[in-house]
Amino acid sequence: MAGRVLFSLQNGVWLFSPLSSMNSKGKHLRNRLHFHRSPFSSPSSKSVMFCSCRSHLQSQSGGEESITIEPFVLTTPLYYVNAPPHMGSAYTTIAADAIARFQRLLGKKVIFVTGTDEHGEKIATAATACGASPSEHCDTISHAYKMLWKDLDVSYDKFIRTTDPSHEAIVKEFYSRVLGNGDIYRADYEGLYCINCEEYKDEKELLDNNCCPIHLKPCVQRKEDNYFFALSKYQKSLEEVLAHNPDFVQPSFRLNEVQSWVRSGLRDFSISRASVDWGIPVPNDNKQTIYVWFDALLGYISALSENKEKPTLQGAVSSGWPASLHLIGKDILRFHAVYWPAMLMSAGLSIPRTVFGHGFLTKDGMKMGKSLGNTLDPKDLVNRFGSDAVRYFFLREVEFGSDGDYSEDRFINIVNAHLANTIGNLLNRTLGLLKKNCQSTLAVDSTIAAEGNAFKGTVEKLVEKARIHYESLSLSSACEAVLEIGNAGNLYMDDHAPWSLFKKGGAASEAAVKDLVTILEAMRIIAIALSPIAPSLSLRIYAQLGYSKDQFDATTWSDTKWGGLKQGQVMAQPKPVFARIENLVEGDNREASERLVKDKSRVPQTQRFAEA
Ligand SMILES: Nc1ncnc2c1ncn2[C@@H]1O[C@H](COP(=O)(O)OP(=O)(O)OP(=O)(O)O)[C@@H](O)[C@H]1O
Repeated sequence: MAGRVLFSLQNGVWLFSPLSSMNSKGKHLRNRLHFHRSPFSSPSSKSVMFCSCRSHLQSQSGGEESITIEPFVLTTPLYYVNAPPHMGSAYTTIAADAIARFQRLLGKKVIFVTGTDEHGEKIATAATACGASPSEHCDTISHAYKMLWKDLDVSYDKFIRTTDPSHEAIVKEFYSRVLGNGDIYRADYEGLYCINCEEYKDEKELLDNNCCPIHLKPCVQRKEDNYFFALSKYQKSLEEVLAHNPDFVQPSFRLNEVQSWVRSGLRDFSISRASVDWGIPVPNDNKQTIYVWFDALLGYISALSENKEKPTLQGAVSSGWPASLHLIGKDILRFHAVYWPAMLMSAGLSIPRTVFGHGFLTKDGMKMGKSLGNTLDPKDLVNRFGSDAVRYFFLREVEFGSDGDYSEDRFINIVNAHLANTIGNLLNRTLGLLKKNCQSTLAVDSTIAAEGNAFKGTVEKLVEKARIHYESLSLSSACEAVLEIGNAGNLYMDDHAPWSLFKKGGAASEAAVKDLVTILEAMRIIAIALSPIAPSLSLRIYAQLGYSKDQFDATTWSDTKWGGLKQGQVMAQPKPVFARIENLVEGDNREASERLVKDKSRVPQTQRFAEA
């Protein structure tokens, strides 16, 4: 259906010289990027660059010790500012935050990138509709994203806006590299265009009445001349990347999907728009603006740039590219796992290590999204239930990679059962007993308390299980393993019944003291292991165990080793760390109802910590 008239713009050969020298960092430390050809690239295919970023530490004797300090760079999509954020956008971001926090616990230098995609026709239209200029509109929505991330305890390192001048400079440089490599040409294009997707559609993928299957609105016939990227040239290289690098696309079932797209034949795609003013002008043709994928995807690199005055592609790349992990929804998998690596190969840059396409949060089976307007407001959920509950519920209940439907009843049941009962109550009643019988002070080290105790072994196994699940991005299973520690702790408490041992006195009382220390040590381990998922709750648990915020912030995964609590440690006054949510209204008028929280002092987490 689409007719094209091709005329090559430029076919010159552009030679990419790998980055040989980098900025020096400190007196003895210098970073280098080592480029090497992929072991699986064939002579006939375009070379695929893989990069290892290492630091060489010069020892006092003058020799070089090579230590790897590759940063762990992970990204969320840059969210489109056509409307405020919703629970779908929050879902990817809290998952990324949990992974970033876990990697930091492992002691890695993490660069967690998020941001907003701010160009395009829909933005200009949305701005006009609310009587604002596009840039005012972008400022407002971008700010709303930042505020939401704050409310949700999201600890990003870089927030990139595609309207940042430094981003624009890097996009133009990237475009020029690809152009220089002969991979950009101009052509007429005519086809059915979905205004919401801002892309031409294949007739065979449309529903009745030429409706877009995502937005359920009819596509319109459009014709324009655009610049195209020669994706088809990269067919063979992409097939090889996918065949030899099973970790490149995750979960594994999505790799099959991507392989089948590539096998079915790659078509060049349009990278500019003639009719859209709100965008980055195409270099040497200001009648066209660069279209989304040649703009927004570059945000992952431009975000790394440390020189905002004179940003360069090479400078940004040397600060941490390639990304270790792109976390995205499955809706944009094709762009990240097919278009993006081909674009990077064309520009002579390394491809990301992994693209993980998670599933959708759905409402009545349909993807929750801004364009359909069937969204759930995360701010409202945070205001009513707190950030820990929101983070825990979505990361625990939606298998990472699959779709999941939201139900408020289920939300309340899960967070009450897991966070308030299993974890919160266990801590509270243990501290209550310790206060009553031991003046809130530990009489023995946790190592001595648990000597010969099978419970310690159980905790050690479960925390190792949690680590393995975090490593493999099985966030739900990681939550499950941590919760199992809580379940085991409750069983231990009930079996040993320290309250009755205290009544007996003597040796029984000594055993009861050890039981309490043992359970509190398990709680300490839970606090660290749960901190990627529910950081504020973990901090409150840590505070109850008598630690300061600085001590909490300094914890690493190695602190999950049994034995942290020592004799003489004084616990805080027992106080619930997670307030049970009361679901007061049953029946039909649920929508009009208000759910109250039993603990009226539901105050911001930081304030609560200060009180603790
Ligand atoms: N329902 C959802 N479930 C899970 N993630 C989602 C959902 N909706 C959006 N996301 C996240 O946001 C990304 C898409 O960002 P975008 O700003 O385009 O949001 P959108 O609501 O999907 O927009 P639109 O409805 O206009 O297509 C997805 O790849 C995913 O990371």
